[in-house]
Amino acid sequence: MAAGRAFLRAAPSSLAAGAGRFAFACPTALPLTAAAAAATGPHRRGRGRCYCSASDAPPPPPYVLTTPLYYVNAPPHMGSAYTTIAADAIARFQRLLDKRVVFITGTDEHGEKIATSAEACGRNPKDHCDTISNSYKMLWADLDIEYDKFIRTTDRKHEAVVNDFYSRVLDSGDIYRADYEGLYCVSCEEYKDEKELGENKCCPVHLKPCVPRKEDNYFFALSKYQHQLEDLLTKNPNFVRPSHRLNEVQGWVKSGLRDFSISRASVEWGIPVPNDTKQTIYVWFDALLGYISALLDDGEKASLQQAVERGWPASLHLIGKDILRFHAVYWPAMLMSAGISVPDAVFGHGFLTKDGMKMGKSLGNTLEPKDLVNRFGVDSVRYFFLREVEFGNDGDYSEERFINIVNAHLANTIGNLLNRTLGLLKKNCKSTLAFDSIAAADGISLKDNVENLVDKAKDQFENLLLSSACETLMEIGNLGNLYIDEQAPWSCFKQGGESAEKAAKDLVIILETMRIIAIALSPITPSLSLRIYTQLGFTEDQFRTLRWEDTKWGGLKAGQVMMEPKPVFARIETETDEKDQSSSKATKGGKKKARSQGLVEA
Ligand SMILES: Nc1ncnc2c1ncn2[C@@H]1O[C@H](COP(=O)(O)OP(=O)(O)OP(=O)(O)O)[C@@H](O)[C@H]1O
Ligand SMILES: [Zn+2]
Repeated sequence: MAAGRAFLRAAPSSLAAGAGRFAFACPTALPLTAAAAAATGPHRRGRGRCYCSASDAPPPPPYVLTTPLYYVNAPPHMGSAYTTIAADAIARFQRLLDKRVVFITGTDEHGEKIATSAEACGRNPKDHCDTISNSYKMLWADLDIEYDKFIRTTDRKHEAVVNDFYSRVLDSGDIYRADYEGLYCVSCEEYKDEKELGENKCCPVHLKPCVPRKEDNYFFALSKYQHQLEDLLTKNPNFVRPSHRLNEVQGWVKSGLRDFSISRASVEWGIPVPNDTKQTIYVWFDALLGYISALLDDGEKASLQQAVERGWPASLHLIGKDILRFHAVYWPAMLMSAGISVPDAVFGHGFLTKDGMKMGKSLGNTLEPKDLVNRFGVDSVRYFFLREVEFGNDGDYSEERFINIVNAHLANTIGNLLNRTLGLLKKNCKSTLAFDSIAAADGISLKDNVENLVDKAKDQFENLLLSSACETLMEIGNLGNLYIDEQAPWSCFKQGGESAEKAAKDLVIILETMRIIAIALSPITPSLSLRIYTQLGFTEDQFRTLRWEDTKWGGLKAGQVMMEPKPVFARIETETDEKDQSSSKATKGGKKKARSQGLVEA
C-alpha cells in the first residue's frame, strides 16, 4: 500500500463489548445490565446499556482510551497502577458523559527481557507471562479498574494483526535489511544514541551500562516520515500533551529521524518475521499493535482491517514520559506507512519517584499498590495519587503526606460532613427529607457556587487536569462545611418554629451538595461515591446509571428517606491520633475520637 494514502477515520462496523458482567444480551448490540433492561427497555445509551438507537443511525465513534501494555518482566507496582488509575478515572468520566468508551489495557509479553526474567524464575516464557499477566488483572480488580479490553501480545489474534501490519508496511516499501551496530539498553529494549547516555555509557532511566551490539536486522524507514510527522505536530498541537512534552517531541523530530531496526536475530521469544523465521519482530513493533488488536472480540476473524473497523483510531494513549518517543514518533509513522489513522492524542504523564529516582521494575525501587490498598483502602490510593501529583509532572511519595491528605479530604471534608448531616436528619426529621432540594435552596448562594464549581470540575476532567478537578470538588465540600457551621442547624432545631423549618431545609441543601460531590467524584473514588450515594437513599443500580448531567442541582426530593448514618470513610489512625485519643478519653470520654471518625453530631 502507498504510504501517502488519506488517513480516514475508520467507521466502526460494530461495537466493542463491555466487560463481561452484563447479564442480558441486546439482540442488536451491546449487552444490558439486568436492572437497566428491566427499568428502561433495550434502547438506552451509556455504560452497561446497549447503544442501538431507535432510528438505526450509525453509532458515534467510541472513545478509545489505552494504558501502556505493561511489560511482564516483573509484577505491577505503583507506577503501573498510577497510569491505570488515571486512565480508569478518565474512562469513568467519559462514561458519565454518555460516551461509548473502550478502555484498553493489557500486557506486553515478548522480547529478551521477558525470556531472561522467565529463566531467572525457572519458568518457561509462556508460563511466566501467564503468571505475571494475571497479577496485573488481579491488581486492577483490587484498584476498582473497570477496563473493557485486556490484550496480551501473546494472544493469537494479536499475532495475526501484527503479521498483517508488517505486510502492509512492507508493501509500502518501508522495510529493508541492513547491519546495525550500536549501544543497547536491554531494559529499554532500545538502541541508544551515545550522546543521551550518562557516565560509563549508562542508560539515564535504568542506570545500567548499555552494551555494544551488532546485528543484521530489518529496518523501518522512519526517516521517510520526517515531514509528515513535522506536519502532524504543527497542525495538531494537541497530538502530544501536556504542551511541554510536545516541545520535546518536536525537538526529537527536528534533530533528524533515523530509521530503526524492527527485528532481532538474537531473540527467540517473539513473533517470527514473516518469511524469515531466523528473526523475531522487535518488541515495540509488536506491542504498539496491541492497541488495535485489542479492539477485536475474542473468537472473531482476526485481521488488521477488521480490528481497525472496530473503533480505531484511539482517542487517547495515556503513557508515562519514558515511552513518549515510541508513541509520539515511531507509532504515528508506522501507522502512516500502513495507511491507518493516527491516534487523536498521546498524553505523557510524569514519574512517581522514590528519592528522586523513577520508581520502576528494573531499578527495583517500587511501592506495592496492593499493600497500600490493604492498609488504607482503594479510594485513598486512587484519590491520593490523582490529587497529589499534578497530572503531567513527577511526584515523590510520602506516607505522612498520604495520610494527611486522605484524612483531611476524604474523612473530614466529605465523610464527616455527610455523617454529621445524616445524624441531625435522623434525630430531628426521622431521616426523611421535608423539602425538595430545589425548593430548599431558593435564594441560597451555595447552590450557585456548587453549580459553578461542578462546571469547573467538568472542564478540568475534560482537559485531563485530574488533580485540579479533585481540588475543585473538595472546594465544594469545604463550602458545605462552612455552610453547616454558619447555619448551625443543631441549634435552630432547638429553637423550633421557623428556625427548625430553616434547619430542615439546610440539611437538604447539604445532602444535595453531598449527592453532587458523590457523582462528580465517582471517576476518582468510585467505591466511596457508591457508599455516599446509597446512604442518601438511592440504590446501587441507580448509581450505576448516573450521568454527569445528574450533577445538576435538584436530585433530592421531599419524602426521600436516608439510610442510617454510617461512616463512609474510615479515618486512617496515626500514632499521634492514638496519643490524642488516650488523653481525650481521660478528659472527654472519647468524644473527640468519635467525632474524628465521623460518628457524632456537631
Ligand atoms: N515510576 C513511574 N511513574 C509513573 N508511571 C510509571 C512508573 N513506572 C512505570 N510507569 C508506567 O508504566 C509504563 C512502563 O511500563 P513498564 O512495564 O515498562 O514498567 P517499568 O516499571 O517502567 O519497567 P522498567 O523499570 O523495567 O522500565 C510507563 O510508561 C508508565 O505508564
Ligand atoms: Zn534503559
